[in-house]
Amino acid sequence: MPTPPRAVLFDLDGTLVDSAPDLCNAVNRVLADLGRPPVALSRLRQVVSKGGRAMLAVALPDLDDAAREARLAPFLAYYGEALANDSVAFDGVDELLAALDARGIAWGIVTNKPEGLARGVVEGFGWTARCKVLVGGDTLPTRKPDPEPLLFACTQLGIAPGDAIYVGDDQRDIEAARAAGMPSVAALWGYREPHEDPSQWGADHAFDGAAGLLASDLLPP
Ligand SMILES: O=C(O)COP(=O)(O)O
Ligand SMILES: [Mg+2]
Repeated sequence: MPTPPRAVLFDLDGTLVDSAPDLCNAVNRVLADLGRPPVALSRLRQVVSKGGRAMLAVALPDLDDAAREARLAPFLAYYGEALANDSVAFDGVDELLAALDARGIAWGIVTNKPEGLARGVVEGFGWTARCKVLVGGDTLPTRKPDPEPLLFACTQLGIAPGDAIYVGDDQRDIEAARAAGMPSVAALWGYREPHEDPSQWGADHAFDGAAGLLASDLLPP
């Protein structure tokens, strides 16, 4: 069995939390402001891990960049008003986090979502006291796929990057982990578009569900 990690760092959207429903609600409020019909959740969820701009590009493909950018602040404000209403933890996540707590393995979150919104989601799920570190997309000058947010999280925890693992559902998550010198886990249960092939991302490990990660030999029994 490999040496157990001292910490498990997670991406948020598409890895711990199925946040697409609340994000879709916020996008649809933007569309309603423009007198447009709602976008289908099934289409939007594919790009949720690519961030707000990617979601607005799906919802408003005909707008030019400046017009679309102007909708980003209202979108984030709408999302901030209701960020843990229809979102749910993915299957097996509650059990995984409980097992980490029980085994004394710290866990935290490194997301590209703005830190304030991410903290709101974590609060909504009742995880604040248990989540030992949270780095958002605006916490530092750079974000994933840059390794700096992962390295910063390790500094906060007082551990070396090689003593953690990073679990994420997007290619840039795996790239960030590799650049940080941290073993990576592809969360195949998350969000991606049909053309994306996670087997090409170079992740060190990949699981179809959080239960698979929990049952694997990456974590102590
Ligand atoms: O909001 C984003 O940019 C995506 O968030 P994630 O990094 O938690 O997937
Ligand atoms: Mg994600």
